[in-house]
Amino acid sequence: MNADSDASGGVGVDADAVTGPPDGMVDVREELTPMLSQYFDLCAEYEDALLLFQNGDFYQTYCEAAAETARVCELTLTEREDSTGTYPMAGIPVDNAATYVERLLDSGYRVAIAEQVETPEEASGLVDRAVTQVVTPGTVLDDELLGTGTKNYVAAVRRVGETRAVAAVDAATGECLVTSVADDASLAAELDRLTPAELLVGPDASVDREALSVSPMATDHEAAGMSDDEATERLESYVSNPDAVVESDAERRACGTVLAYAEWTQGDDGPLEYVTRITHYDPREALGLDATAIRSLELFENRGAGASETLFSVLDETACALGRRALDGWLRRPLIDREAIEARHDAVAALDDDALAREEIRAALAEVYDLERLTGRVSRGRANARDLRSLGATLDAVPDVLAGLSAVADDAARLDHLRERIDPLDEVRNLIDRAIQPDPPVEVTEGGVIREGFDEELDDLRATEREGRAWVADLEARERERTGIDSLSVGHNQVHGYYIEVTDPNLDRVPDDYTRRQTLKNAERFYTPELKQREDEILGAAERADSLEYERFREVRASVAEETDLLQALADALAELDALATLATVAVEREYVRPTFHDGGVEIEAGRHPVVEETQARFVPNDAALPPGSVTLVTGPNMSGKSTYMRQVALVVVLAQVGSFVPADAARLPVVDRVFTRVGASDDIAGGQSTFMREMTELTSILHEATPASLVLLDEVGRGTSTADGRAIARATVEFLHDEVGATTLFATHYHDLTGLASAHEGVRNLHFAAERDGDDVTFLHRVAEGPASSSYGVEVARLAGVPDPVVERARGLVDSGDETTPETNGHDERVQATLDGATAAEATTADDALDDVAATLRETDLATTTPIEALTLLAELQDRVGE
Ligand SMILES: Nc1ncnc2c1ncn2[C@@H]1O[C@H](COP(=O)(O)OP(=O)(O)OP(=O)(O)O)[C@@H](O)[C@H]1O
Repeated sequence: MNADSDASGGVGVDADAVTGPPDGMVDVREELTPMLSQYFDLCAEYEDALLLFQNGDFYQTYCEAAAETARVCELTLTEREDSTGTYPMAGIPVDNAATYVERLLDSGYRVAIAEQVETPEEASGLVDRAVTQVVTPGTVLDDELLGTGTKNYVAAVRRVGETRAVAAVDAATGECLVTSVADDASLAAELDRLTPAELLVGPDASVDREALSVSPMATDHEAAGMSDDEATERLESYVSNPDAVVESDAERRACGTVLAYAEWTQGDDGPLEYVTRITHYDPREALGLDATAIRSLELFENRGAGASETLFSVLDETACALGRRALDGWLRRPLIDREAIEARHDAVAALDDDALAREEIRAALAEVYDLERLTGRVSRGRANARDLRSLGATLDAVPDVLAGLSAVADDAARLDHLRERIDPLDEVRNLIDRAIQPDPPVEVTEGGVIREGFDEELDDLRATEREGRAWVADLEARERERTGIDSLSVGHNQVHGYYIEVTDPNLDRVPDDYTRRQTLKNAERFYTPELKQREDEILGAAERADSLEYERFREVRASVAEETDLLQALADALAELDALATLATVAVEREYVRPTFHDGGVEIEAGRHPVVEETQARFVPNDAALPPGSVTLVTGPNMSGKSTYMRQVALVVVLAQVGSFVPADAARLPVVDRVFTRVGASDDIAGGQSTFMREMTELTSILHEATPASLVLLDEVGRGTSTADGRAIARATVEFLHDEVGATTLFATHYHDLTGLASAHEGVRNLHFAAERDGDDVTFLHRVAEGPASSSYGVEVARLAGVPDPVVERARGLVDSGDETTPETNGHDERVQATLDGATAAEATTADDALDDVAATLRETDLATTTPIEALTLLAELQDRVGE
C-alpha cells in the first residue's frame, strides 16, 4: 500500500524474519502450549512489530525475535522447552524495559507490547494478554525515550489531485496538525520542517525520500481511514465538525490516516482522548526556512568540528520543557504577519523593561513540569500518582506566574491575552492536593497513594490495620510477662505470617493456647488464636485498603482527565509565556535591540552574529544596508569573515520574525517571506549526489522560488566545477537574481571579476573584507567596507605576512598585468570587461587559465601559517606557471 517504503518498513536487518509469527512454530502451531499459542497469535496480529510478551516480571521474545533482541539489547539468549520443541528465548525486565525498547527502536523496529491484562488470580487458566501499545519512533510516549526539546511527530501524507496534505500527531502531547501544499518540492520542505520520526504515505501519494533531509521511519500500515468515508468518520470522533478543521479531501484523509495509525499504536481501543486539538495551518503563513537554510544557518545543529553552539542553544534560556518546545517551534516557523510579530516584540519589550516581574515569572515557571505530556498521560489513563503530584505542583506554581505577569509594568496585548488564558484550575489543584500523598510510590496498586482524610472508608481500614499492627508490636512484651520467657520474640515472615518464637530450653513454659507453626533448629514458632485473628484483620484491611486506594486513585485521575482541554490550554499559555520571557532575558543579557519594520531594505547598525559572538573574544560588529532587490557581492580573503557576515544578516532577519530582539545597535527590516541559502561546495557533506550537482539543484530551487520579498544568501556558487564554468554560472546567477527575481541577495565570491558587474547594474553593489598587519602578524579585521576587495589581496596578505619586498613587487606586477582592479578605483579594464561579455579570444583564455590557476593557488594558501621561505618557493612556482 505504501508505494515508497521498502517492504521491511525501513528496518535495517531482515525484519520480516524477526517480526510476525515465528517460522519455527508454524508447523507445530496446533500443538503449542496455550501460552506459546497466545504468543503466536499476537505475533500474527501485529506482524510488522517485534512483539514483547509479558510473562510476570519479563517481556519474552522467542525464536528469531529472541536472537535479534538478544543481539540488539545485549541480553543472554536462553531457551524455553515446550512439548513441541526447544525455542530460543530472550527476556527484557519489565521494570526497565524503556532502555531496551529504545535500542530496538534505534535498530529500526516498532515494538508491540503485549501485557498481562489480568492477574493470575483473576485468570481462569491462562492469563489473558493484549497489546496495549505499539511503540514506534513517531508514537513513543515514554519520557525516558523522548527528548524534551522537540515534538515527536508521526506524519501521514495523502494526495487528491494536486493537493498534497500532511497531517501529523505528537502522540505524547496530543497535538495534531494538518496542512496542504501544491507540489512535491513544498511537500518535502514541509516534511523537513516537521521532522517527523515516522512517515505514512497513502496509496494515493508519493514522497521522494531522497529529497528529504530527514529520514523518518517509513511505515507501511494497513490503517483504516484510507477512504474518504472512513477518514471522515474517524475525524468526527475527534471534532464534531471536521469541515471547520480540514480544507480538502486530501487533508481529511491525511488526518484520518494519521489518527487511525496513532490509535492502532495505542492498543486500538477507540479515539485518543488527549487529541483534543486539530490545528490547520498554512505553510505560507510562516517564514519559509527549508532544511538547507535551517542547517546552514545552524539554527539547531552546529556543523563546525567540535563546536556545539547553535542559535537555539544561545536562545534557550527557557525555564521549562513547555517553553523549550515552544521556542523550538517558533524558530522553525518564524512569522510573516507583521502585526503578530510586533505583538511578540511588544510582549518581549514589556518583559525586557521589568526585570523584577520577569524574574518572578521565570522563577515560577521553573517549578512547572511538562504539563503537556503529563496531561497526555492523565487522559490516556497512564499517569501514576507521581505524575498527578507533578501536575499539582505545576498548578501550584500558576498563581505565582500570574502574580509576576500582573506585576509587569508595561502593557502588551499578548501578555493580557496570556493573563486571561492562564487559569490555576483551583479545583483540580485542590483535588490533587487533598487526594494524593505528597511523595507517593511509583506503583499505584500497592497503597501509599491516597492521603488520609480523603476517604472515610479508607481511613477506617487503615486505622484497623494500624491498630492491629500496634497490638502485634506490644504482643512480645505481654507474652514475655505472661509466660516468664525473657527470650520470647514476635516476628513476621512472608510464608508463615506472624509468629511467637520460643527457644528450645523454654518450650516447657509455653502456654496451652499456643499452636505450633514451624520448627527451627533451636526454636519453635507458635501462634495463638488471637494472633491469627489479628493477623487476618490486618491483612484483610491492608488488602482492601490497597485496592480501595487504587479505585480512588483512578477516580481522581479520571476527574483530572475531564479537564484535559483546560490543562492543554494552560500548557500552551505557559509555553508561550516562557518563550517570551526567554526572549526578553536573552535580549537583556546579550544586549539585543528591538527591530522595527518598514517597506525598505535591510538596515542593520553594528550587527553581530548571535552565535559567533559567543565564542569570539572580540567580535567586530558590522553594518548592513541592503536596498530592496539589491545584489551585494562580498569579496575578501578566506577567513576574513564573509560567511559570518552574510549569516548574521540572515539571523537578524530570522530572529526579528521569530519575535525576538536582535544582536545589533539598531535594525530596520522588511518582513521577509523566505530565506534561501546556498553555501560553499566545501561545506557540503558528501552525499549520493556530486556536490556540484547538489549545488546546482539548490540553486535551481532558489532561482525558481525566490520572490522580491526573499532574502538570498549565496556563498561561492560555482566553485565545484571548472573555473571558467563556475565564473560564468556565478555571473549569470547574479544577473538573473538582479534582473528577474529582485530578491535581496548577498553573494560571497572569489571570482573577483564579478565585482565589475556593479558598474553595469545599479542594484549590484560591492562589499569587501580586508586584512591588515598587526605587529608581525597578519590579522583579519573582520570589518566590512564598501567596494570590492583588492584583486591582489593574496599578494597583499603576502606583503603583510612579511614576504620580502622584491618578491611582493614581482608578484604584484604579475597580477597587475592580468587585472588591475582595486578597491580604491573600483574600475575594471577592457580585458575584464571582455571576459564578462564572454567574448574572450582563445589566446586570452589560455592566459586566463594560467592566471586562474595562480589565483586559485594563492587563494588556497593559508598565509597565516606560511613561512617566508615557503612563500618564496611558492612565488617561484607561480612565476614558472605564468611564464609557461
Ligand atoms: N565580525 C567578526 N568578529 C570577530 N571574528 C570574526 C568575525 N567574523 C568572522 N570572524 C572569525 O573569523 C572566522 C572566519 O570567518 P568566516 O568563515 O566568516 O570567513 P570567510 O571569509 O567566509 O572564509 P571562507 O572564504 O574560507 O569561507 C570565523 O570562524 C570567526 O571566528
